Amino acid sequence: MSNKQTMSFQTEIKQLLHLMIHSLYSNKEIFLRELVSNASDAIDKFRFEQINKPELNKGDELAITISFDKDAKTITIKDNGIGMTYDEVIQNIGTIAKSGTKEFLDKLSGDAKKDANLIGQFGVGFYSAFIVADKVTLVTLKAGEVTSKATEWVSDGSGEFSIETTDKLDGNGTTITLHLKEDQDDLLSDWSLRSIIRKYSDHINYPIKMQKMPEHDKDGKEIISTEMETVNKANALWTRSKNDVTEEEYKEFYKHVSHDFNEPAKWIHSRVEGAQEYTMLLYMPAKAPFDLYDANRKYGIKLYIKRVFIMDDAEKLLPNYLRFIRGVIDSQDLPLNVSREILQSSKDIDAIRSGCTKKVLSMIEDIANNDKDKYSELWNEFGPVIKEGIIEDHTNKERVAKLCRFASTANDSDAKTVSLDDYIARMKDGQDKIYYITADSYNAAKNSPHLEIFKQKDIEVLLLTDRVDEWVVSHLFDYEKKSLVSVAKGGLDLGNLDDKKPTEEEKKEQEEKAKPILEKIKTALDGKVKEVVITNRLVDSPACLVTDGYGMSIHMERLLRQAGQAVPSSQPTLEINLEHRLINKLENSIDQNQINDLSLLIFEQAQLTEGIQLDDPVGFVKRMNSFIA
Ligand SMILES: Nc1ncnc2c1ncn2[C@@H]1O[C@H](COP(=O)(O)OP(=O)(O)OP(=O)(O)O)[C@@H](O)[C@H]1O
Repeated sequence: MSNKQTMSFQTEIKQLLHLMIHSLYSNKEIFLRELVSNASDAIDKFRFEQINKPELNKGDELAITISFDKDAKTITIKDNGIGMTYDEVIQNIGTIAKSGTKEFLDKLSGDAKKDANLIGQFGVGFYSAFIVADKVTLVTLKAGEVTSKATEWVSDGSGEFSIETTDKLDGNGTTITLHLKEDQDDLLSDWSLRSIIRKYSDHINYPIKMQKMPEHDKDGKEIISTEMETVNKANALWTRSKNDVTEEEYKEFYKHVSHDFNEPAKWIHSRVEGAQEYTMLLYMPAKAPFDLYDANRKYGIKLYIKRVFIMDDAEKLLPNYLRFIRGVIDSQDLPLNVSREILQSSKDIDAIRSGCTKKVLSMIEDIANNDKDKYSELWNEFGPVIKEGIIEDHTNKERVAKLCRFASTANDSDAKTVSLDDYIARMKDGQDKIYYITADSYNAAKNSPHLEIFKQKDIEVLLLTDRVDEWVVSHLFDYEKKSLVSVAKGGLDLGNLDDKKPTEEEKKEQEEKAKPILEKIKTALDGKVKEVVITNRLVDSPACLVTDGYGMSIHMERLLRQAGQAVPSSQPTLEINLEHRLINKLENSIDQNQINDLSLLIFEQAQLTEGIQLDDPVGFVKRMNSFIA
């Protein structure tokens, strides 16, 4: 009795397949790279499995075999790796488990070139077979299973697949047969397959075997050989000396380890000797993966021990803020039976992590110092993640701070290009602080009333608009002995920069004089503000809100609330500009209703410029209209 079942692809896969076939067509030969990459991963996993189950090792050479049949118009890719069970085939080859898939698909534009890039970031893997094939058969047997428990999966890529249990007599592993589309005959030759393998898969650790090319005898007759030969270099690329690896090989290896179609921005390849001996080959990608901020995203480095693959996504080998780095670490000293749990609390791993972190930071510094344009692009992709290092990595905090780039009032654009060193180099005579403002957007920051006095005095202010910035500045009190000061905090003191700074006596006098108006407003805003004080920071605006120097900033409070955290509601201080016409109007008014309305209006305006949602927007509009009328 046949146990054949027909199933439907997940909707997302149908969509993805359709788009992929169209947008990657001009790059069709990558199908082989993807399938060979999967085969190599499967052999890696099988070799790892043998560590604990030596009985799985039957002494066969671990290899990938590629063959073709001109008459049947097929190409076959065979590996003797880990294989898959029936359920695993359904899970791996019928669904996309990645979170964010839908959002990703929504981003696609229909423009083949742009989409090809995005699809590349997403990773197409197995499905790329359908770029060249109109039918794909996959037969697989999981290592350790009896030969009658193999699974056959067949699909034409249009939306359904069939799956059934079958026999596979040649042992564990996966055999994939591509039935090529009509116009793909050019792939059916020794020459073209060999050249694709050499181009994309030369670095694969395992031999990729093909039947020997036919030879010709002295009469020119073709002698077909049944012998196999290895067509790739077949050694672990990272174990080779740097001088023996070409730039192209490094780039192709990156695509294999990262599942990214784009070229890497830079890499470091280095052998470390000392207490821990290991080799690292780590890459800085050029583009952020689409799920960089997804909390469920798997990240990390491939860990090998003495060239045996141990695990993917070993997240302990680098700190979280370098989670976009891809590559391989191959240790000489760790025990082969190392597990994720052991990695958690291993001194040896700590040593490797700290060594690799330093090297990666040097690599990023190198780009920052020597290629400003490239760094600017990378900062746009990864900046908010790198900044987390200031919070996470106490040891390298200064180095990470040096790498940060911000928008600034010194430029007329939202480009994040100003470093703290640039800022310090431009500081005014007598300036000893680094001033910044945090806000939700560049425009909100740039136009904030808190900046008025700084604009007037031509003092540069850094405009911090990434969500993580509030946390960053709460961990970075100073840089190069200059303290970082928010211009939105209470008690702003411009120190030597304030040429019109009143003496203590003048200040007292001013405060005494302002007492009635301050009282008036305070009473009108009872319960809404902690205090009402005069300020010299405003030029064009009547008032602004500030929090205590050591308290949480208003922006931070809002971010925490947005993140669903309970934040004790603190009352801000309202700072007022005595020179402003609205304040003068208040001073002169004796109509209590008008005093109440105008005070509230000034308070609400200050809230709006902070990006705060008003309690009573309708009331605000009414008050506003009545004043305009
Ligand atoms: N030759 C194979 N042997 C064993 N398992 C395989 C093989 N090919 C694919 N798989 C399984 O199917 C899964 C999906 O493969 P696919 O190529 O679609 O994606 P991927 O390699 O995980 O990632 P990406 O989509 O980024 O390339 C793999 O993760 C693996 O578990």
